Amino acid sequence: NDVAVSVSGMEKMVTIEQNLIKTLQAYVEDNEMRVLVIKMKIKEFKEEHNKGLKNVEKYVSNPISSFSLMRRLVFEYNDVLQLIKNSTVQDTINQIEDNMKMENYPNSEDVSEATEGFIKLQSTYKLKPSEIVKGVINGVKYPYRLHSKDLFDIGLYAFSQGHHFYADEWFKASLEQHMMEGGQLLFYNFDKEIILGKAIDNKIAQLDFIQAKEYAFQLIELNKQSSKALETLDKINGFLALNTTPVPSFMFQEPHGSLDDVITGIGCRGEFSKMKRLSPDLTCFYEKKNHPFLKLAPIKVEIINLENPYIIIFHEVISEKEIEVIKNLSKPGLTRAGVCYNDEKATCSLDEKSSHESRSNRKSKLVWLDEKDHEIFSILTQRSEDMTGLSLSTSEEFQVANYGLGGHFAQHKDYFGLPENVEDLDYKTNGNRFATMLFYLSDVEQGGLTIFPQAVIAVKPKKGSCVFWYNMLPNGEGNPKTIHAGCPVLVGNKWVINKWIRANGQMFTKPCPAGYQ
Ligand SMILES: O=C(O)CCC(=O)C(=O)O
Ligand SMILES: [Fe+2]
Repeated sequence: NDVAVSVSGMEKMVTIEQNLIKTLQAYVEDNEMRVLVIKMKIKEFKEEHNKGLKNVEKYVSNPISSFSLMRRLVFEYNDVLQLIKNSTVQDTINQIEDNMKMENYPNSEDVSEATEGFIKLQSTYKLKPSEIVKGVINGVKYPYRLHSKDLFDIGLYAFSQGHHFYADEWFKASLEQHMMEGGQLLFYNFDKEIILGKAIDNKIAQLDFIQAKEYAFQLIELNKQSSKALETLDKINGFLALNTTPVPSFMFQEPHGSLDDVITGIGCRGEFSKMKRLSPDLTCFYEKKNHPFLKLAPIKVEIINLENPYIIIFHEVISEKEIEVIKNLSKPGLTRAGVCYNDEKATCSLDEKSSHESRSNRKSKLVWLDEKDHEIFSILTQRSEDMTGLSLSTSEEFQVANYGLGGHFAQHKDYFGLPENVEDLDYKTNGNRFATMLFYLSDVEQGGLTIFPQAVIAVKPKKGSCVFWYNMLPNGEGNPKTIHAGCPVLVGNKWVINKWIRANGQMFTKPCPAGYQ
């Protein structure tokens, strides 16, 4: 279904919810009237009926009351029956079910994925569920809240994945929120006892018996008969009496993940951009030299890294209007991104493959567009040639991508691996992905940086700007220092365009910066 993968898909959910609310509202209004009438009728029926109950024989032997009883049974109950039959129950059911069958209606897999995304955001940005309960994300307060059941379910998911540290934080947040909800019945079969029960299971799985006992005491406070709590305490006490070796406390701390994850986290939190950006010799200038066009309309260039890899940003190179046109052209065609793994094939189109592994490494929707779709792309191609001084005669189509909640692209290189690919026709014709242009079609409120972990560089998306870098070393080999990632989007709607410029068109351009190795 993949509706949650891009913000564009999520927007349609809002419309669907609006329909559902309208349907329910109409149902309630219609039935309020009916219920009111039926209530009055019940009152009337009961009054008469109670008279009959006092002395049944007397009641039915009086012509007035017996006639009235008969009339009630024949006509009045039928009226009520009609009233009930005419209700809109079936219509309401149909309308709700139709909405639920809509293309953009999420399913439980979407929820699982969004939950996974939430946990990814939590680990990357070190979010605290205790803050999220208050609507705070990374220090910024928003007017949105999750129910205790939502928080509990995120905890359950983390628990099922063995992320016990995170699960505990979510269970705690759920308990806190449950208190704030003041025991309102928002979901059936859900209460504080259930949260505490799972919090205990989770702590035991983590071997944190002390905290498990703490939760069990809370459970007993709530329900002195709780067999869950009593059994747990019994078992833990028995175990602790026999086994006195303390469990090392690192077991209960936040896990770090792989080295790549650690470095990605540092970069994505903006903790290494400073190192490069503060260097005094890296500045901005107006590019005038590549092309006569630039003498008339110089472009603002910001140098990010001069050598190995050469990375610059062109500022204000797409206008608001152009961005709107491109987004609108893209929306209907957006489909879930896959990724080529192990460089199976030089040119396997990036959206072809979608194994589960690739899906969790890349979460976005994309579409390929070019001159044939709209004239704006020929303008953009010309402008890109002017900006870079490169030939775009061998370049791929424009790849427009939109990221949803937690949308990201894990560390990867844009160039194709060698030598398996040299026989590939597209590779032979166009050559490798010599340079990348990454246009930002949006700002991103929080998260969503583009980072180059090996070069220790982070770039914050800026609407209308374009990052440019060479993927190749001067000797023509791929430069592993260009490995980069799109950080998970924390808050916002990230749109980018990739334009990959291939090597074979550069015969007559002078593309290489000074000969670093
Ligand atoms: O979204 C980003 O910041 C990076 C995207 C990217 O690297 C890609 O699509 O190849
Ligand atoms: Fe990339």
